[in-house]
Amino acid sequence: MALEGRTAMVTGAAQGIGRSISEILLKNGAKVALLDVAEATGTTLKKSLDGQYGPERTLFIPCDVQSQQQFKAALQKAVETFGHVDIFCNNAGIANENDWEKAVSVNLMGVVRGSYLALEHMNKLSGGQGGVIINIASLAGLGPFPGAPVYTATKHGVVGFTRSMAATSKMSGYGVRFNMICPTFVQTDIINSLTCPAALGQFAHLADPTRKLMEQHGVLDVSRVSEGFLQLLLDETKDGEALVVVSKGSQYYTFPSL
Ligand SMILES: NC(=O)C1=CN([C@@H]2O[C@H](COP(=O)(O)OP(=O)(O)OC[C@H]3O[C@@H](n4cnc5c(N)ncnc54)[C@H](O)[C@@H]3O)[C@@H](O)[C@H]2O)C=CC1
Ligand SMILES: CCCCCC(=O)/C=C/C=C\C=C\C=C\[C@@H](O)[C@@H](O)CCCC(=O)O
Repeated sequence: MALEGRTAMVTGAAQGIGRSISEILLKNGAKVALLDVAEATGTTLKKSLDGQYGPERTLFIPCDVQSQQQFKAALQKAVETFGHVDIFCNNAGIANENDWEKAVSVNLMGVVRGSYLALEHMNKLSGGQGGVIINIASLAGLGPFPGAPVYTATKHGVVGFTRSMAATSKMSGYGVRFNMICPTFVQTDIINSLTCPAALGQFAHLADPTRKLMEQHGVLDVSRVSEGFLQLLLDETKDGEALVVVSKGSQYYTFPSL
């Protein structure tokens, strides 16, 4: 199978898009380290995956991506268990305009933290075997999302960081590729939160226009994102690219040249 012998680490793997990405990686032969702050949900998922793929194919590690100590220990445990990690997906994310500092801490700082930990492990200049890092941004990383300015800022940050890391890695000879996925609305808990005050905080009065944006864009099944993830992962020519996944299909985004 396409990913036989490969090992992946996925954050926010316990549910939603992260679970779907983890499952498509397993279906294609990879081993997967599942990281999530939701310990009970992650443990339940691990039991289910053990029944489908056997206990040796996955490892669940409770981990808050806001914690350098937890994240570093999780990667160390995955390497000790599987020998190496050559695919890293920074997927964990929240929508919370009330506690916007937490949104920055999880969505942007967590992605930087995971990318740097993965790079430290994969970097060919320091004994690593190389690899690929795929960050989950959003269509809100490419344009405005009214009612969620900080969420939008975090996703714009993920886009800029990922593109810059791809260029930095290529120029430095690290042997690590950086790419990203920019999905539109996907049927997961995060969009259910759109109707709750925390997600939009002081902009909760924009809940209706947000729902209208959702109707306009359509809501995808998680499988559309994980299929796009696999397409991007298997194309070794892609570096610094953003795969946009929307109702009408998926396509690589053309960034405006300055
Ligand atoms: N659902 C959607 O419409 C879209 C989602 N995205 C992004 O996709 C990613 C996944 O989100 P969904 O699956 O939709 O949401 P979700 O809420 O279903 O799943 C998010 C997962 O991340 C975990 N998580 C949250 N904070 C964490 C932390 N500090 N440390 C470790 N794990 C943590 C949660 O426990 C959960 O399992 C997020 O980055 C989100 O911004 C992007 C575009 C569209
Ligand atoms: C705050 C909750 C977010 C829920 C999860 C999420 O990330 C959903 C995003 C869905 C759609 C975002 C649409 C944004 C559209 C506009 O920014 C549009 O202008 C994008 C245009 C991109 C381009 O230049 O073609």
